Amino acid sequence: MGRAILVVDGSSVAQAVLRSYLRKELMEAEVDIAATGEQALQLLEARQEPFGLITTALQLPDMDGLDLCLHIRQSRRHGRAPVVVVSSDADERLKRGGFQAGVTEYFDKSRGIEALGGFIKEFVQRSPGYVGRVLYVEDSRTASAWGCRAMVRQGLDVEHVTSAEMAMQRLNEADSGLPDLVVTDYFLSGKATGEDLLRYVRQECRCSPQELPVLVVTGNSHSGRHAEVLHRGANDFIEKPIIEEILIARIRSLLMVSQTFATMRRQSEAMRLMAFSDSLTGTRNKRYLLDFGEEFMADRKGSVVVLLNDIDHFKHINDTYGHLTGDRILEAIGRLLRGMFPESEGHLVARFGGEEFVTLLGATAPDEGLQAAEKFRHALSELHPEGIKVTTTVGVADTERHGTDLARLIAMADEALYQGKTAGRDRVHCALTEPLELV
Ligand SMILES: Nc1nc2c(ncn2[C@@H]2O[C@H](COP(=O)(O)OP(=O)(O)OP(=O)(O)O)[C@@H](O)[C@H]2O)c(=O)[nH]1
Repeated sequence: MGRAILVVDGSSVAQAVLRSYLRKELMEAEVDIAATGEQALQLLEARQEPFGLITTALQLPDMDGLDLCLHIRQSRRHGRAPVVVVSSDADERLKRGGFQAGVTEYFDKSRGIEALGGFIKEFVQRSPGYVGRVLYVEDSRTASAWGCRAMVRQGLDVEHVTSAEMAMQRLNEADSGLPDLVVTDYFLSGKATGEDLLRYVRQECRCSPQELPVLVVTGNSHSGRHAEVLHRGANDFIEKPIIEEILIARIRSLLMVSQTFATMRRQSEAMRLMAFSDSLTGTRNKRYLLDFGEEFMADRKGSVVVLLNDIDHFKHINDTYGHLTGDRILEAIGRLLRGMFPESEGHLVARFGGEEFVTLLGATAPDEGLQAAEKFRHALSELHPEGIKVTTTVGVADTERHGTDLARLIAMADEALYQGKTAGRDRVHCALTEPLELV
């Protein structure tokens, strides 16, 4: 969902309160305010990126909020934006009319403008199942026209197919990504049925009910078979004739399931990345290198060259310019290494200790590795991070001459580094060809 919010309200007080509340609470969100329906339509027309949320008062100076909602639903760019109607008189009639107009949610204005701000904040942060991609499998022309209309009216992104085979094919297209939800008729006229589709989703695609929920549409004459539908892997079912509001409520609750699952997966991936990266330099950390370095080397075709570099006289730099400046220098060196030896090109850079980095150069011959080390040493000596001349000494070992044990390779590069330091620093030193006897 986009982060931009459009607030449509004729009251200048409400506009001012909401603007300041949202600026404070949702700093990264872009908030547009329109005083009239006409202004709102102009803003919609002018904006290329879809809004993440639109709120409108029910009574606008020039337009009814529900009419505005109908206009929004017809918009190609903004037709899927959740629309919240703010009103103090949301009676049943209004709720019914609103549903038909594609209103996503109501907010009772009598709760106050600050409470509305809180509602918007929650809405934007939680994205509670109001938007999403639905793969809709229905072979009946009349039923599917009705179903598509009902879902599109609520701002859902609907992909309609007429057979289970087509749905399977669609799920197989890696480029299109998975939908957030499948809504399928159980009894389809093709060779494959809803039951086959369920088996495909759960067994072939290995999608759990959290990852890809399936809502099955059954005929009312099959009420004895609902347990079977659930056993086959459906999250829920709905009987024909379908009541639109129930369909939408079920869809929303299942979208919440898949979207919460996707959020959790994103968060755990972010945490995994954090656990393996060095926050100061943006490189991998020592733990990652030790856990995955061997695997990294085994995956590379050809030899791997190990560079171990240590900044020269870094204590002196810290003592002279301060620890914070030292940190920024480390950051700049991390950036330089990542830029020169990117993971996308098959290399791995890790901060190994305080001012030490290990770089694994994938598919690199020993002489190329030495050249790369020299290039890096030279680049750093020219970099002048924070306006300070910084040099480094690099120890080099490689799998071709020094074996494939990572700990041993690092120890050999370390020995070479030590020799480079003793020989005067700011140089590249290659490990001995004879392996060291490690104690
Ligand atoms: N600013 C900063 N300094 C660090 C960090 N980690 C380690 N250091 C400093 O790095 C310095 C390393 O000093 P030494 O091991 O004596 O080595 P050196 O002064 O670089 O001298 P040589 O390696 O022999 O050229 C110490 O002063 C540490 O405090 C860090 O994250 N930030």
